[in-house]
Amino acid sequence: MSVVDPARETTALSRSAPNLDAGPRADRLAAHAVRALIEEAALTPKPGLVDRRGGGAHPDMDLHLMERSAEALGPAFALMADACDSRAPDEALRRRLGALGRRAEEDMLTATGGVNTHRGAIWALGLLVSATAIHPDGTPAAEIVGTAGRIARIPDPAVARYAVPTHGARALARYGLRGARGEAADGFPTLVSRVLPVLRISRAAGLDEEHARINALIGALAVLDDTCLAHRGGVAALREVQRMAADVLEAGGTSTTSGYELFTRLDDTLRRDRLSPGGSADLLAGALFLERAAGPDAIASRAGEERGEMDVIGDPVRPAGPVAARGGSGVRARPGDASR
Ligand SMILES: CC(C)(COP(=O)(O)OP(=O)(O)OC[C@H]1O[C@@H](n2cnc3c(N)ncnc32)[C@H](O)[C@@H]1O)[C@@H](O)C(=O)NCCC(=O)NCCS
Ligand SMILES: Nc1ncnc2c1ncn2[C@@H]1O[C@H](COP(=O)(O)OP(=O)(O)OP(=O)(O)O)[C@@H](O)[C@H]1O
Repeated sequence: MSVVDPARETTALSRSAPNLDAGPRADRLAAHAVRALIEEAALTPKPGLVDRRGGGAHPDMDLHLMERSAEALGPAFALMADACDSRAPDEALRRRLGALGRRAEEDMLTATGGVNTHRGAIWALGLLVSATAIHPDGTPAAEIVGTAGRIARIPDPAVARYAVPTHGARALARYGLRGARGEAADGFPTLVSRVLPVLRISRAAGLDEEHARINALIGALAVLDDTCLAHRGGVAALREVQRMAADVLEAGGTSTTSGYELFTRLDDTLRRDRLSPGGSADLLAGALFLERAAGPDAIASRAGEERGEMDVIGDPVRPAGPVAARGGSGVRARPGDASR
């Protein structure tokens, strides 16, 4: 039995480009999710990831492809939000979201000619869009991630039928890493306790938005058991990358001279070894989505500061290196980076 309502699907698919500030709530949430994905992809420089400089550790990707992929996901996100509108999470809803998630993966593969640009992002953003739609506007982010976790913990009966050995399944079997499923099932602890606090602390310290976002990405990298990294480099590479990211934060983040040097080393290592921290990128996009969709007042949790994340940023206000050396939109990479 199909869990997708064809009438609603046709309506959503024929929608014009969603508007961020007007129109049905499902469309607005979808538009915020797409925008968060595009902003994450465009943020530069990011270690190992697709950014304005190129594909990073992904020779088959570039920014244009990421943008096309993100745009292609809008209709599926809107359908997820429609499906969740003020509903309590139950097995029927989980099954429908699973079908929409797989359908989004197909839309992504069609848009990219078969490249996995956003599989993990569909999972994270799909759950966050869905959970946001369940609650009224202004619901605190902590409650939204809790609901997202509840949805993620409901087994999808259809999954076994579609099961193929994914990178995540192998990382679980080989190394016991719970990956994207674990992060979601636990209510996105890395997003709530690392990414959002590092964003907030960096901004409060006077950093521009690009520095704040790159610091937040590094904050996730330092702790996340990212199966994207483990699948390419094994658990030793994952731990080494986490350590290098923690060193960047301990040096005051990417806006200090020593922090930027350590960041450059991390960036070089990830490119050289073809390692990509895709899970951290997904969580940064998830945080950008929540900030917009839930609204700044709803990001009320100060859990990060209470747990001492303030310390890991150290003294992030000293402008240094090319990351800090510009105003306007987007962080410019070091001259010559594009050809590396
Ligand atoms: C759960 C998913 C991600 C598959 O899990 P699995 O671990 O097998 O995935 P796979 O290794 O192929 O991809 C994982 C991706 O998640 C990201 N990721 C990796 N580790 C982590 C982590 N610790 N935390 C967050 N994200 C992570 C990376 O981008 C990585 O590429 C998902 O694709 C899925 O089950 N889709 C089915 C459709 C569905 O149920 N959707 C729900 C509606 S939103
Ligand atoms: N800016 C980004 N650059 C690269 N990956 C990103 C970016 N943002 C998010 N991601 C996430 O990283 C994941 C890339 O996954 P992964 O590297 O495992 O791809 P793959 O092509 O399946 O792997 P492989 O090429 O090793 O077989 C995507 O699913 C996506 O969710």
